Amino acid sequence: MKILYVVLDGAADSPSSPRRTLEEANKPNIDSLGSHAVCGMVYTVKPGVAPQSDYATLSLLGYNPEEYYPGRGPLEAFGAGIEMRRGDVALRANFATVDPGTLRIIDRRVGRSLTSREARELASAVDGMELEEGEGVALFRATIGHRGVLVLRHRRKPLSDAISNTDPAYERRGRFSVALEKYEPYIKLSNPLSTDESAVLAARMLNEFTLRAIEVLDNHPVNKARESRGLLKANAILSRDAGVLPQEKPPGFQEKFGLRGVSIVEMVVERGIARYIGLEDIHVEIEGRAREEVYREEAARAVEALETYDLVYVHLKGPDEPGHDGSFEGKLKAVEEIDKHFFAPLLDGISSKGLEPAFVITSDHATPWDKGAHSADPVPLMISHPGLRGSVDRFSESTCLSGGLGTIIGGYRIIPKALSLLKDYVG
Ligand SMILES: O=C(O)[C@H](O)COP(=O)(O)O
Repeated sequence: MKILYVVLDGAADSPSSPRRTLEEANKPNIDSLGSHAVCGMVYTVKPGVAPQSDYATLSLLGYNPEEYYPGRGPLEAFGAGIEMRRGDVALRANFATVDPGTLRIIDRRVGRSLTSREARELASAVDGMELEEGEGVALFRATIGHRGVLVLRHRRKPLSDAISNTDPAYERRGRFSVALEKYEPYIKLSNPLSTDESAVLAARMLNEFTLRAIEVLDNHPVNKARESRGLLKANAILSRDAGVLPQEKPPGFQEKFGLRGVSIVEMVVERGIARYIGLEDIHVEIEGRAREEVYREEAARAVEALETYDLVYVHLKGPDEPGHDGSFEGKLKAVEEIDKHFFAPLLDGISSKGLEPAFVITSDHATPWDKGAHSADPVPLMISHPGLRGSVDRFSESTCLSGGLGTIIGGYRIIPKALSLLKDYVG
């Protein structure tokens, strides 16, 4: 059995959204998979949680985040190829625009206008910053656009990840951070979430880095040049989701499911997840390339991979960013582009090779465009294969809400469900 598992990042909206992307998008290729399919809804983590992509994706790949989540920081570090040491703390970071005097956040993504070249130059100005009078050090790596990874290291003492975020848009709740729809737009200094010296020290180092980085970045030539061109300055670094090296690695994907898996993903965090669970990773460069060109290459690589692997996991970022930016038209365009430039060539390629994989199609979370943030809403799920009886007229929330799969709680249940369904029904 071959499975093509495709995740449309943030594509779902909320029942209360005035317009819903999947309901309105012109997606004939995705919908054509409904001719032999079953569908339902899924809470990728659990009801009441507006998940971030990282632990939602870990769940979709069959790993219950309550058991296996190491924190977003380490997953971003794994994806960025940073060698963490025991005692380090890693965090997801954003370049942002702030008022240096008041720490008010003007834009927590620098208006999505930062090029990766600029980000790399700015990163090198704060990478290696000595903290705690030389006893500690900050390692910083720019990844994609406004995104980066911060690793805090102390020469003599272990650091704890029990520290709060300086990014106010995500609130730490136990091991997980949840997206907030509303928040005070000011950098929040980090607090230790335990009385251990390792947490107190880590929070102090994070705050020292955060405040000194503003001084360094605000006067950096890259920002002076950006300002002279009327662009926002990337003069601050917001951090969230601290984590430490997990005590042990999770069971490998092939060991867990008996399937040889490979991933084709676009963000560093998803590449980190692939490495964390032992999925092989096919890298398709996205930066500086037209979306259409990237989708067509991803489709070609997926078809090729189906000849070698049992499960090909494809994670397409497209709809999430316009969702965060409050653009219904942007989300609609993103889903239609994916249908036209990824699914159309994918289905052609599969048919020309005489392959008959099953499809699992879903989202990692809803990013309702009218909220501009992830929501706790369940997302639609469709499982399709020529041997399945049943049909789904449209991959959308309203259709899947009444689908035969019902509502699944926990994305980690999808692969076992698909395997059992396909084993029973596939002739
Ligand atoms: O785009 C990403 O990296 C995340 O999905 C959203 O993170 P952000 O809100 O910091 O952009």
